[in-house]
Amino acid sequence: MAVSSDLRTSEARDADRDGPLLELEGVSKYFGQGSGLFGGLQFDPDTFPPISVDRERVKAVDDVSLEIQPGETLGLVGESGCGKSTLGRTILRLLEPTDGDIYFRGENLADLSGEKLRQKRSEIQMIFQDPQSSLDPRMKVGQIIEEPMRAHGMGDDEGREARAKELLEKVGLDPRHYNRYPHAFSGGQRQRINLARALSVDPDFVVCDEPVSALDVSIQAQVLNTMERLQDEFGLTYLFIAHDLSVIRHISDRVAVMYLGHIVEVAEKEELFENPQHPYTKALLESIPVPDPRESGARGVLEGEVPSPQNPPSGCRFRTRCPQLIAPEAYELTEEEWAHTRAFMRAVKRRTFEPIAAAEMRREFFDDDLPRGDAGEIVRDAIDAIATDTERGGESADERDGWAEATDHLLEPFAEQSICARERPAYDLEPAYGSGEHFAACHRHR
Ligand SMILES: Nc1ncnc2c1ncn2[C@@H]1O[C@H](COP(=O)(O)OP(=O)(O)OP(=O)(O)O)[C@@H](O)[C@H]1O
Repeated sequence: MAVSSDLRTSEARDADRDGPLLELEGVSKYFGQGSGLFGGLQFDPDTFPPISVDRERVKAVDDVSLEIQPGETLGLVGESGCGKSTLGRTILRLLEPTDGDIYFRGENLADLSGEKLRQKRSEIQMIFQDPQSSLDPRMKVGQIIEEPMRAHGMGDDEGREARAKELLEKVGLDPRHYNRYPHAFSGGQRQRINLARALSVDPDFVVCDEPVSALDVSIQAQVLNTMERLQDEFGLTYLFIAHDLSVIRHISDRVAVMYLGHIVEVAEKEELFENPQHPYTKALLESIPVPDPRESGARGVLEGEVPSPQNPPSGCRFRTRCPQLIAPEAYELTEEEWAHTRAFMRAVKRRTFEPIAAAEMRREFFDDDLPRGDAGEIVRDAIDAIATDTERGGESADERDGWAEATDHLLEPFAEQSICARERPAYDLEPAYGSGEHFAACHRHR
C-alpha cells in the first residue's frame, strides 16, 4: 500500500459515513478462573465427560449492546473493575468475545480473517493509560511512530519518515525530536507520541483506555484538547474510557455508564450530567468531591461492596446497593414501611450494628411501627433471630448464627421478590436536554 505524508481529512472521511461506525450486539467476555488458553475448562477424571466448562466464570462484560456514531466521542465510565478495559480490548479483538457480535461499518468482525482482519485492525487503534510502559525505551521516537506503518506495509522509508514528522507536529511535538528516545520526554509528551503512533496507520476509530489518568491534572486538559483537535481534523471516532467524571465531561459527546459488566445508562453528555436517571449514575455524580472547601469530602458515597463478577446479582446488577430498590408487589407496603424494611434488611445483611434487644431494634429501625400484615410478620421473625433478649434452645443469637437466619428471612421475600431481582431492566426515556436517546436500565421507569 502506498502512503503519502498527506493525512486524510475529516471531509475525506465524511464520504464513507453511513450508519453507526461501530455496533455491539449482546457482547460478553467471561474469564475462566485460571484465565489463559484453557481458562474456564475443568478436568475431573471421576465424571463423564471428564472436561467441563467452569460455570464460575468472571463475567467481566455481560451482554453489552451499544452503537457508536462516526465522528463522536462515546465516554465509558464506571468504577475500577466494572469491565471497561475488557470491553475496549474485546472491540479490538485483543480478546475474543465469549458471545455477541461486533460490527464495524456494518461488517461483522468475527467473519473476518487473514488480510481483511489485518486491514480492519489498522482502522481501529488503541491508546493505553501508561505511556511509560507502552513505549519501547530502546526505540527512537521516529521508529516508534513508524512501527505500525511498517507492520501494515504502508509506504517506503522516506514516506514513513515524512509522515512520522508530520504527525509529531500534529500532536504538538517538535519534528526535530524524531531521533530522540522516549525517556527524554515528560508523561504528557509520551502520551502525545502514543497518539502519533496510533494515528500513523490512519485509523477511523480509536479506543482510548484511561489515556490521561496517569498525567498531572494540569497536563490532562492540554492532552484532551489536542485529542479533540485531532478528532476534528481527521474525523476520528473515540471510545473514551475513564473513571474520572470530569475527564469524561470534558471530552464526551455521549456517555455510557457501566456497572459490574452491564451498561446501566447511556445519554448525551448534558442529559446524563443534568438529568441522570439511573441510581448508580446519580450516586457516581454525587460522589464527585465538592469544590467548596467549607464542605468536606465527597457526598453520597455508595454503600456496600460491589458484588463479585463471578456471581453477579440477577435482574438489575446494582440492586444490592441501590437506594431505590423497588418494593416487592406481594406486600402492600407504604413508602415509609418499605424504606424502613429495606434499611433494616441491608443493615442485617451487612451486620452493621451490634446485637440489641428486640424492642430497641423496632424503635431504631422502624420508629416502633412495624409494617402491617405478612411483611410485619417476616420482619418480626428476623428481629427475633438476632435480638439479644430472645433465646432459642438455650442459645444466643450469635451461637446459632441468628444473623444468617435473619438475613435469609429478609432477603428471599423482600429483595429477591422485587422486580429489580426478577427482570433485567431496559428502558428508553424522553430526554430533558437535547434530542438524543436516553437509555436507563432501571425499573423505576417501567
Ligand atoms: N485476564 C483476566 N482474567 C481474569 N479476570 C480478569 C482478566 N482481566 C480482567 N478480569 C476481571 O474482569 C473484571 C473487569 O476488569 P476490567 O479491567 O475490564 O475493569 P475496568 O473497569 O477496566 O477496571 P480498571 O479501571 O481497574 O482497569 C474484573 O473483575 C477483573 O478482575
